[in-house]
Amino acid sequence: MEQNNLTVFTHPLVKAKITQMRDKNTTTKEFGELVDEISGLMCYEITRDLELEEIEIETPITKTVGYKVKGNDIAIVPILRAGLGMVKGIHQLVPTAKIGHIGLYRDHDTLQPVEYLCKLPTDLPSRDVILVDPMLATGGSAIKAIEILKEKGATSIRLACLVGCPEGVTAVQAVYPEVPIYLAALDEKLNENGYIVPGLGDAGDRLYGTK
Ligand SMILES: O=c1ccn([C@@H]2O[C@H](COP(=O)(O)O)[C@@H](O)[C@H]2O)c(=O)[nH]1
Ligand SMILES: O=P(O)(O)OP(=O)(O)O
Ligand SMILES: [Mg+2]
Repeated sequence: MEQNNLTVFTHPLVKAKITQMRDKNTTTKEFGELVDEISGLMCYEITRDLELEEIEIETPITKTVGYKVKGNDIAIVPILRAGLGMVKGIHQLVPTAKIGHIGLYRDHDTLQPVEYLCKLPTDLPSRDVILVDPMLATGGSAIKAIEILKEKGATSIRLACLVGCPEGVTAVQAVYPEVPIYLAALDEKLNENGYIVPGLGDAGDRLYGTK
């Protein structure tokens, strides 16, 4: 499903894997593997508009013209901690990407994002940024991360999350309508504690076995 710069995946494999992730009986190990797999599947769509250039190669039979992705121009930027889980699945498909890190946690009382780390590629302005965080809840973390990326000169940003909710999508689109959002699932709502319903709980805790 695609509308207003929002793509929600409808692929059966993505739907089945998201369901496995939601299950509270899924182990930390399985959860990490599912994040990996879904991120890889999403990468296929997120990178659909990458530019190609023609190259000449030689097969064992003959010379032919094929393609390579133009430039080495992607940066994957996870929002720590939970976003880290999405890096491997994308990086193995786009191995030339550089990886930046933005550390944010949500204050328990205010739900506002608090920044604790920022390390980004120096050539960020010339790269297409894929910003990743498994959960798009209030949208506060994504908005803060996009603000940081823009301050550092990023000109092309797309946001990829596994589970989002209408509140988070609306919040991000109100400030940054130009940023395409990719979700593996769009859930019903946020609860009074800022958790997505039905959601999957705290993605960072489920990835790293913390509470
Ligand atoms: O159900 C949820 C909701 C949030 N998270 C974590 O919080 C941030 C995103 O929250 P925002 O309110 O959109 O800032 C995200 O990084 C998750 O780590 C969660 O795990 N589960
Ligand atoms: O957004 P938070 O506070 O849940 O952060 P983390 O990803 O470290 O769990
Ligand atoms: Mg967390």
